[in-house]
Amino acid sequence: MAPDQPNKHTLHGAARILVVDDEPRLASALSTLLRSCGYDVTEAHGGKQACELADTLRFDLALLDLRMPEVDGFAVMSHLNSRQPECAIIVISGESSFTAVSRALRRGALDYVRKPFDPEELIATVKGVIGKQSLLKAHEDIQVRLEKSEALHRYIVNSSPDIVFMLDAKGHFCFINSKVESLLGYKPAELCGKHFRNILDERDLARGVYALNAPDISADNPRTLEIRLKTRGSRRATRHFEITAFPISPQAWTHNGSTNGGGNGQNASYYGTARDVTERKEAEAFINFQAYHDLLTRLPNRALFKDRLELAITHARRGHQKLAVMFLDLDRFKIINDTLGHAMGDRLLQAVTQRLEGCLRKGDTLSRFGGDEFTLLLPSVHGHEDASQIARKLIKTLKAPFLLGEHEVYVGVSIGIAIYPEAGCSMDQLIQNADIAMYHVKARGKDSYRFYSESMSIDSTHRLLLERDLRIALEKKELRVFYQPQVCARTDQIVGLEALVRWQHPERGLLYPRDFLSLAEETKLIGLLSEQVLDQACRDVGQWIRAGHKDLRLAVNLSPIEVEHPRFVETLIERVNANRFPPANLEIEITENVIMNDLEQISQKLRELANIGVRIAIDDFGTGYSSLNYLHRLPIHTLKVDQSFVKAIRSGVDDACIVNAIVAMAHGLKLEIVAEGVETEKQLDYLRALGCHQVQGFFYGPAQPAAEISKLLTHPKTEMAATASS
Ligand SMILES: Nc1nc2c(ncn2[C@@H]2O[C@@H]3COP(=O)(O)O[C@H]4[C@@H](O)[C@H](n5cnc6c(=O)[nH]c(N)nc65)O[C@@H]4COP(=O)(O)O[C@H]3[C@H]2O)c(=O)[nH]1
Repeated sequence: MAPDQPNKHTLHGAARILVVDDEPRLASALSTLLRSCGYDVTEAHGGKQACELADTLRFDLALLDLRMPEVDGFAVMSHLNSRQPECAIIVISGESSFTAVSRALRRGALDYVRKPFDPEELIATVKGVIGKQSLLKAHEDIQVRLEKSEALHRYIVNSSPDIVFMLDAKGHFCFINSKVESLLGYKPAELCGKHFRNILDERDLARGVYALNAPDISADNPRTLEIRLKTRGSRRATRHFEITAFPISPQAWTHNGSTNGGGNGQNASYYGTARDVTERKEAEAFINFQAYHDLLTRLPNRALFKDRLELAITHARRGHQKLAVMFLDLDRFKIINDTLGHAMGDRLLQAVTQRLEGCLRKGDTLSRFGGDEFTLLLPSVHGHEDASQIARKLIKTLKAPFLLGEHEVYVGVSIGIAIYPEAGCSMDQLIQNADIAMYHVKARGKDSYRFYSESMSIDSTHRLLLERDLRIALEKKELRVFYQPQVCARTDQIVGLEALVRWQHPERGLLYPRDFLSLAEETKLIGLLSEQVLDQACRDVGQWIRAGHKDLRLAVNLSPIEVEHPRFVETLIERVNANRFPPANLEIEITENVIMNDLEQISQKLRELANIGVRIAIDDFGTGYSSLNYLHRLPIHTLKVDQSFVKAIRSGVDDACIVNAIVAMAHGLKLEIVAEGVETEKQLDYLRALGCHQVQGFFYGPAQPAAEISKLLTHPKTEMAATASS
């Protein structure tokens, strides 16, 4: 071949050729021929020199004689194979045996040229081998670059903070990166081939499936949605992800070949990423919770309560239904909080919450309104009876003592109830009116419930006027004391008189306690009012006692506010002494709630009064605690059975049983019993048969002015008979 075209190695300039022959003449001839073709030639005169050169220089091709003394061509071949495996070998030898040729080819020689060689054939062979060699090299280089590129992309995809995935047209995973394992616990291989709905939280299933099938989704308009994915395993926990997915255009993804990782992307129709936003979601949820809940009790707060109430009102209005709002205020909480400390106070609020929640149904909303105030929304009540039942349940559940460490404490609850629509049509009105009703409970002895009625919320001008009038009434002594006889059930004789206040209003006529007593309590005028009533009653009844009715008893009602006053005992004794009234003829009526509000203090006061002979009666017995516990620890003389139980005598056996039980209990404790509200002979007979000591009620006559009572006392038989028969 003409040496006109220098034969360049394709990738590294002129190919470097090692010529190995122990005959220097032959080696030189070969070198000259090859150099004339532009090759970079190095000669080695023998195998030993060839091996030494192979250790220091790099060659693309070796032309190798086989038969050489000391180190032969095979030895050089194996040396080259171990040191420079990329170096191609052509054997040039006089050796023509098949064995030698095949042995040389087996050891890696790429071709064989026989000596004496034809220069043209030799150059053609050299060219062919070098060309082949350079193609192999280029292929290897591309392979290496491909591997590097794939490793780079795999690294990028698998190190992504997000899950990267591909889905086929039906929604089966055909690729998913290894991030899915660290975030959700699935191995990529186990998800491939499965539908993505397998890892969607059931609650988000419909949304997730719809998002992928939405008509307008494209690479330019990817679908992004927040969704919950299930983690692997039995805990069935979910994490929140922000998923972005779009369809893959066939031009963008032409490869159906292999992709390392989970799956090979075969038939991929969608590409997507899923970013774990659980922490952000949890932070948002917490902030949201904090904004609408009380962190101590975990109950809805005022804002959320109002929100729910607003919604419930809308529903009730649409469905012409009723709803109830209750305002609950804990009794005695402040004392416990102040004496046992705030930590105990907090524990108490949590325990109270737990008990209250135990009384409610699913749709009800109990909220902490602030401090020791709670509000309750009952969105579906049929009327007052439903609400009363719940209120009684709430009061009862809080009656049992609370154990705070080693302390056993008692709290009560005062509940005001506003029913929609009669107690108001707006959210604020209902809450405010429930609050007003609650204050009326507090003023009347706590630990009870009351429904809001319009008379409670006398508007402020009306209220101010009434308050002014009441002050004037007290100054001008417009209050009157009426007396209702208490009659011995056996002899029909008047044994006592209950003093009941009336107000002779100059314009409005005779007013009853229900019209002004709450106002007197709220404005603290009650003290003055009681003083006037007591003075008047002591004067009237004292006169009758002195006139011969020496055992006649005067029963007076006392408001909780008065009893709780620190100077209660002194004031009472002062009034009794000032009117020279015999203390043994006086009976004070208090309700159970007054006692339970502060058992220790009250029992001390009652003991002081009992010591000077004053009798103590428990009014409205059966409607409050009805607890035997305190009865034997206090100096109590009389139980007054509430009118509601007496009324029940005519209506049914069950309620009458309560009277039986109260009378039996009073007998057991050796207490006197006065049954209130006796209106019929039937009731009277029933009570007589039970062994009830005294009765009081319209059957014998209502409360009447002193003049009428005087007549009654003078001619008891005729007057009483007239009343009973009228
Ligand atoms: N339906 C019916 N009612 C009957 C019958 N017999 C008596 N009553 C009424 O029942 C009430 C009984 O008094 P109370 O339970 O102590 O309940 C009293 C008492 O708690 C309070 N109160 C009355 N006067 C005073 C007072 O001077 N001071 C204080 N702190 N409270 C008073 O006001 C409440 C209401 O007094 P009043 O309106 O006088 O109403 C009285 C009385 O008139 C009957 O057969 N049938």
